[in-house]
Amino acid sequence: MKVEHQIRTFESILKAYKHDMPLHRFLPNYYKQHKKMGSSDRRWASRYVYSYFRLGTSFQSLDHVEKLGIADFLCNETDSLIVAKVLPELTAQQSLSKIEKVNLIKAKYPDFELSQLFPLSGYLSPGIDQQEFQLSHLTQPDVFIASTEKNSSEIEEIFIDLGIHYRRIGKTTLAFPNSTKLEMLIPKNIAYRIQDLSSQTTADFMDPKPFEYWWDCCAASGGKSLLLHQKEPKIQLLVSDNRESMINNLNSRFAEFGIKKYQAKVLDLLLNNDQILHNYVFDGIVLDIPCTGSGTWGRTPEMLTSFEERKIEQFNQLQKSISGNVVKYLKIGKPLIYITCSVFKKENEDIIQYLVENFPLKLEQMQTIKGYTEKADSMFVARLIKQ
Ligand SMILES: C[S@@+](CC[C@H](N)C(=O)[O-])C[C@H]1O[C@@H](n2cnc3c(N)ncnc32)[C@H](O)[C@@H]1O
Repeated sequence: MKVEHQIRTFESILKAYKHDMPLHRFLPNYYKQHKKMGSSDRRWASRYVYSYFRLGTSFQSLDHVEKLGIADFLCNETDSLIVAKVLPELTAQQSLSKIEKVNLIKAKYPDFELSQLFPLSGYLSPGIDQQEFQLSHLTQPDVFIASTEKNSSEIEEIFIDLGIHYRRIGKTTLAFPNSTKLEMLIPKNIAYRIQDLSSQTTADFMDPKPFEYWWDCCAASGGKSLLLHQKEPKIQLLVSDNRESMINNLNSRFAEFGIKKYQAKVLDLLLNNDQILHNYVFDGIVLDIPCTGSGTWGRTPEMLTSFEERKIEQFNQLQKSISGNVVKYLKIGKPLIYITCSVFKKENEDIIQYLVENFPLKLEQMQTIKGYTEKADSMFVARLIKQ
C-alpha cells in the first residue's frame, strides 16, 4: 500500500469526523460506509487517526501530514510508511522508550514541550506526576477484566495456550492489549466483566457488611454496584440514575451475573427527591459522580482537542449540587464514597473541601488512583463519614 493512499484515507476521516461522537463509535460507522477499505486499510487508518489525536493541540503550526508522522513515531513501536516519509532519519529509533523518542522530537522541533500533549495541565490534582501523566497519553491503555478467581485462572490458561500476551493483576483481574478480541477468545460460559483497573480499585474504599443497605446513586450500568456485590453478596442495594436507559442496561447486566435482590429507580439528583426517598437512610452511599472524564482521555484522545475548558467549572457546580443533595440520606457514622474519573482538582479535592466545610462530613481518606502508571484510567476516590 502506498503512503499517498494511506494519507488520503487519513485526511478523509479527519475531514468527516465532527467530534459529535466518540472516535471509537465513529470509525466503525465510517468503515461500514466505505466498504472498499480492506482490513489492512482500516487498521492503518485507525492507527494513524488515534496517534494523530494523541498529540492533542501540539504542533499546530505544522502541516497535518508532518504532524501525523511525528504522532505515529511517538505512539507506535513498529515501522510505518508515514514515519519513513516524514522522519526518515528516525525510522530505526521507533522502538525506543517514549521519553527517548520525545527527546529526539524535541531536538528536531525545539518549540515542542511535553506539557502541550495534555492542554489543561494547570488544572491537575497535586498528586499527579505531570510528566508521567502527559507521556501516558502517547500509549493506548489496556483493557481490564474482572472475574472470580476460578474464572480468572481458566481465562489465563486459554491465553497461555494461545500464546497471546496478557498481564495478571491480582487474583481476579487480567489486563490485555486493547486490540485483543476477548469476545472471540473467551468462551461464553466463563463469566467476566470489562472494568477498568482503577474503577476496580475504588472497591478498596467500600466496606459493606451483610444486610447493610447501600445506595449506588449514579449507577449507570452498575459497575460500582457489581463491586459492592462482589465484596458482600448479602448487601441490600438501591441503584439509581437519571437516565432510564442506564437502569435498563443495569437490569440486563445484573441478570447476566445472577443478581436479583436489588431495587432500581430513575432519580435526578439535582431535584428534591424527598417524596420518593422520605423514609430511606443508608449504611453507605457510592457517588460515582458525572465528571469531565479527564482521567480517561488516554482511551478517547480526541477529547484532548475537543474538550472545552469552561466545562470544568460547570462540572464543579453540578458536583456540588448533586453531592450536597445525597448527604441527608446517609446514616450517622456511615460512609459517602465520592468517585470521579477526573484528574482535575476542581472536581476532586475542591469538592471534598466544599463537602467538609458545608455538611456534617469528615474526610477519612482520599486518593488519586494513578492509572497512568498501569496503562489504565486515572481516577479519584474519597471516603467521608457522616458526623
Ligand atoms: C460516572 S457515571 C457512573 C458510572 C457507573 N457508576 C459505573 O461504575 O459504571 C455518572 C452517571 O451519573 C448519571 N447522572 C448524570 N446526571 C445525573 C443526575 N442529575 N442525577 C442522577 N444521575 C445523574 C449519568 O447518567 C451517569 O450514568
